[in-house]
Amino acid sequence: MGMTRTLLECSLSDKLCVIQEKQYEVIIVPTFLVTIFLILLGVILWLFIREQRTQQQRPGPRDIAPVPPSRDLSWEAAGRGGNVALPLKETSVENFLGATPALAKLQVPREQLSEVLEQICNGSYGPILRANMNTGDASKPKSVILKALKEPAGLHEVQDFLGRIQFHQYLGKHKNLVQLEGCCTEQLPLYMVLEDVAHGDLLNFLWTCRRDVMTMDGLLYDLTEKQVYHIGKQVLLALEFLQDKHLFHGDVAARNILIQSDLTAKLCGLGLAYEVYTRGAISSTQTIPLKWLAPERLLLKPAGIRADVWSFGILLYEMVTLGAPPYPEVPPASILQHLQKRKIMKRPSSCTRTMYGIMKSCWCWREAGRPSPRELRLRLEVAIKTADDKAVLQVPELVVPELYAAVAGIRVESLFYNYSML
Ligand SMILES: Nc1ncnc2c1ncn2[C@@H]1O[C@H](COP(=O)(O)OP(=O)(O)OP(=O)(O)O)[C@@H](O)[C@H]1O
Repeated sequence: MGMTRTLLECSLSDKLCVIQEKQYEVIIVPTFLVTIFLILLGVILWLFIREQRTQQQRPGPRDIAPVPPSRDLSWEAAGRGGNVALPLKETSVENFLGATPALAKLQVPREQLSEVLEQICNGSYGPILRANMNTGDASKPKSVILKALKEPAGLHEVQDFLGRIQFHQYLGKHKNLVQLEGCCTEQLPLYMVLEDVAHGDLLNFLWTCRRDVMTMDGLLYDLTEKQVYHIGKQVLLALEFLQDKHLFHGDVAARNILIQSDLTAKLCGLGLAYEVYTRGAISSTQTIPLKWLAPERLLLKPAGIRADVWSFGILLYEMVTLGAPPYPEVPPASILQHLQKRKIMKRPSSCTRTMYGIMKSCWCWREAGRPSPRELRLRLEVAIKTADDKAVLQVPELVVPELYAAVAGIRVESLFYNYSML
């Protein structure tokens, strides 16, 4: 309309009018074209982004995480590290017991557990307690260890705990593994009942051997080279037992060996072995002090029983030094770089060449170059024959647990037990 009126109002000789008409062509047509172009560009961009998003959401081969083999799918579905914790109020423990009738045979009536004597420490599931269990004869209560599940616990924690009890049951009896006596899982709090290995862990025993303590409850706080081999041999028997079941321990260290007055050694700390059993692989939920780990573990590669053999070499070092932290000059976080330079620990002054030779065979970088637990045990049995049974191992310096924890790369709370009570 505006254009028509303009044309009508101007004569042919009117130059201004022609210019005005050209201005309309110059402004409107390009603006229109640019707008169309922008709209088209916007639509194309939108379609492109939408397609990208759909591809990201669609599971493709590169997105599938490898699923480790598992023997217990119901447990796997709940996920040990998953975040599906339901308050116990919403579900009942009886439901889980219904799903695990095998535990019925293991039940210890709660009234048989008469009194809690002491709390030993806080374990991975909760408090570890020493209690008396009635045996029927009131004059002869039996001391047992209760591993309690801390409260409040989530659904997956309860399943994990019950699974752990079943794992003990699956393992069966071995004189060098801590024995399951039963469980209390019909109501809260949940307990795993274990035999009491009264003298506690080997690390505390070794530290006590540094003191001027002669004897306590029948245990002699003297250690000879022969006894080191004797304890080592029992640990290897436990490892052979695990290997026969296609398992490995994953945390062989003095802190995970319990000791009786006759120097019977029992491997405990089976948390990682349980993880291998349920998941077929070690996941990152367990934190193991780095200085005990074989290179393949530090490099997060698949590991097996020969990684335990590496740790066994460190255990020999612990015993012969009466509980010194390994690699005292290396910060825990630098241990991998240290080993990558093919450096191993030097022979401690208290260690014979024969024993050091055995340690070195455990610390072969290549897994295949290390002996099997059985081969190692046979070597120990030969060494025992000529080992010194007279000279008592002596280290004059007492251990400061906080210092030890820092050098060894261990949480100090996981260490205190007998030693602090002496
Ligand atoms: N049967 C037992 N007899 C005596 N002391 C024990 C017994 N079991 C555990 N302890 C004490 O409790 C400490 C922790 O034990 P353990 O490593 O088995 O517990 P945890 O934290 O539940 O580990 P994991 O889950 O790996 O088994 C031991 O070092 C030891 O001092």
